[in-house]
Amino acid sequence: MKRLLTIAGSDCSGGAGIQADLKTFSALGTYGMSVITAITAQNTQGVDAVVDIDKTMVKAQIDAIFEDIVVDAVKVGMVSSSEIILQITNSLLEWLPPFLVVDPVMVSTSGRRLLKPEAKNTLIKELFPITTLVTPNIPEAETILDTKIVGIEDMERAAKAIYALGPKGVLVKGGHLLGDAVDIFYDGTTITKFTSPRIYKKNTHGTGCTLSSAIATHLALGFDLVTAISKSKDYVTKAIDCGIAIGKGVGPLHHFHQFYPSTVSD
Ligand SMILES: Nc1ncnc2c1ncn2[C@@H]1O[C@H](COP(=O)(O)OP(=O)(O)OP(=O)(O)O)[C@@H](O)[C@H]1O
Ligand SMILES: Cc1ncc(COP(=O)(O)O)c(N)n1
Repeated sequence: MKRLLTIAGSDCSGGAGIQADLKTFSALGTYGMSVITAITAQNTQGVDAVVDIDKTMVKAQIDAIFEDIVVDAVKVGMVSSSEIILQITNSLLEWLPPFLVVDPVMVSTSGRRLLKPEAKNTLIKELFPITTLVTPNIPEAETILDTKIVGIEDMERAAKAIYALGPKGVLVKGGHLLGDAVDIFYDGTTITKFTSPRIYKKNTHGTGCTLSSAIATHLALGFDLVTAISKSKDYVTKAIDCGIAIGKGVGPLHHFHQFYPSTVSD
C-alpha cells in the first residue's frame, strides 16, 4: 500500500487541512500520515483561533516518520511562519521524498489569514524550488505575483510566471472565477487546461486541500502529472457534488471511496 504524508494545519471540524488530506488518502486506498504545523479552532462558519506548533516539534514529527517508514509522496498545506517553512524545507531536503505537492494556503474560504505576510517570500524562495507541483488558487497566484487575474489568459500567464520561481509544475486553480471550473497546468513546455462544469452547491470547504492531496496520491500511485491532475479533478468534482450539509456555514466535501485494486496490495 502506498504511504502518503501531509504536512499541514489541523481543522477540528474535519473539512479542510490535515483531516481532509487524511480522508482523501484513505478514500483513494492509500495509507495516510500527518505532521501537524498548526492547530486551528474552526468550523463551517470560520476560523476562531490558530496556534502554531513549535518548529522543533515539526522537525521531530517529520524525522519520526522518515526514520521508520518509506514515504511515497508528501503534500504540504498550511504553514504559517517563515521558521516553520524553513524547517520543513530543510527536513525534506534531508529525506528527499519522491514527490512533493505544495498547496500554498494563504487565506481560508471564510477570510482568515493562515500565512503570515512576511512568510510569503520564504515559501516562494525556499519551498517552491523543491516542489513537484504547486497549486495556487486565483487569490494566491495574485498574491505570489502581485498581479490581477481575471480570465484564462491571465491564469496561463500566471502559471508560467510561477513556474519561473522554481517548481517543476504549476496548477493555477480556477474555482474562484465564474463559469466552468477551469484549472491551468504548466510544466515548463506545455499548458494543459482541465475543465469541469461548475457545481452550484454550497458545501465546498476544503476543495483545495482535497485536490492537492489527491494529486499527491495519484503521483505516488504511479500516474504522470497530467493524469494525476485529471483523476484528482474528477475526484474533487464528485466530492463537491456530494458535499455534506453539516453546520451553519460552508460544509465539507464527501470523500467517497475509490480504490485502485491493482495498487492496494503492493
Ligand atoms: N463550484 C465548483 N464546481 C466545480 N469545481 C469546483 C468548484 N469550486 C472549485 N472547484 C474546483 O475545485 C478545485 C479547487 O479549486 P479552488 O480554486 O476552489 O481552490 P481553493 O480556493 O484552494 O479551495 P478552498 O475552497 O479549499 O480554499 C479546482 O479543481 C477547482 O476547479
Ligand atoms: C487547517 C486549514 N488548512 C487549510 C484551510 C483552507 O481551506 P478552505 O479555503 O476551504 O477554508 C483551512 N481552512 N484550514
